[in-house]
Amino acid sequence: MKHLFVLNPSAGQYDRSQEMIARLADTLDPLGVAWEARVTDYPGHAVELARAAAETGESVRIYACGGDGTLNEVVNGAAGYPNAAVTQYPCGSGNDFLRLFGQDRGRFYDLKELVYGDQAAADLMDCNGRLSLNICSVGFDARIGLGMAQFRRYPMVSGPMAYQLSLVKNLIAGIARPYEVEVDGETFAGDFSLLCACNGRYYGGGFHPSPRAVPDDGVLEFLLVKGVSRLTVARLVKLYAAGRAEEIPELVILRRGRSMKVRCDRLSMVNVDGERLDTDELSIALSAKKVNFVIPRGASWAPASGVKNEISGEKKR
Ligand SMILES: Nc1ncnc2c1ncn2[C@@H]1O[C@H](COP(=O)(O)OP(=O)(O)OP(=O)(O)O)[C@@H](O)[C@H]1O
Repeated sequence: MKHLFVLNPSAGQYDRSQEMIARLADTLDPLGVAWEARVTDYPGHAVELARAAAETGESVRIYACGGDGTLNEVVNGAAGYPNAAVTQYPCGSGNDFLRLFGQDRGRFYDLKELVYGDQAAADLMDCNGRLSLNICSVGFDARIGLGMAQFRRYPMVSGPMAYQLSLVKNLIAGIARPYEVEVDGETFAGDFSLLCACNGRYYGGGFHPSPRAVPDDGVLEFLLVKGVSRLTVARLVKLYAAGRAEEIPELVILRRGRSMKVRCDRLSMVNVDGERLDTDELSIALSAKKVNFVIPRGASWAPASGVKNEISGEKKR
């Protein structure tokens, strides 16, 4: 089996690609593992590198050495190829997808755990043609998270400061916007703060919209968060971030399903695994394609025991 490490020099705080390559040699050469490292040259390059490796038909493991964006790119390149599997050797800022492994998340930092790990087939979401492994959202959260990039360009502005500036800007601009939404044929219209589709459970630096989503159960979790005032937003964010959205049914509509369509009144930022898409018409659906994902032996992406796998009061379909 081949092992391809795709290194994103712009992930995380600084370029660690040379340091990583030295670590790969130190760890993998003594084990006799056949490995190759490629440093990406531009956004989107990891998709091309992963696809080229998968298209050879050889058995290959592709390691996203970066954050959620790099993982999303290798997933987009390798999805649908039974001979290819992907995983993340985390060196991004958030590395949010891996949070669903709980305590075992730390094992992804150990190369041997990945090289000798098991594989599981993960579901994917098709978001206007781009695949997502983790979470897609449109609305207030996406505008804050993706809007940070604008502030990070300024000298002396750190990540947390960019977040605060983006938060303030979006609070002033307004939280809710009108959307027309359809979840598996059920329609909703009105002002919403955000609309979120979950295959994974964490995003945005640890926000936990869905405690129930499992990436291989053939179903997606949707959260439709109604429009709230600036006074209510702090309470909403606190519960939403902590996986407790179900406690505020007057504000959050929860559904399990296979597709969500969203019509916006203007061009809107959509968050696809932390990457940006701009559209006024969004279609999210469970993809026919899956991707093999490498997991350290014995680790699991299932929710901790005690989390019910159904939404209270949900109509049975
Ligand atoms: N060579 C490159 N030059 C500039 N940007 C790149 C390059 N290679 C990849 N990228 C882009 O870097 C961006 C950030 O990558 P990534 O999301 O992996 O890191 P991060 O933002 O630090 O981590 P996280 O998303 O987990 O917080 C992605 O949008 C990706 O497309």
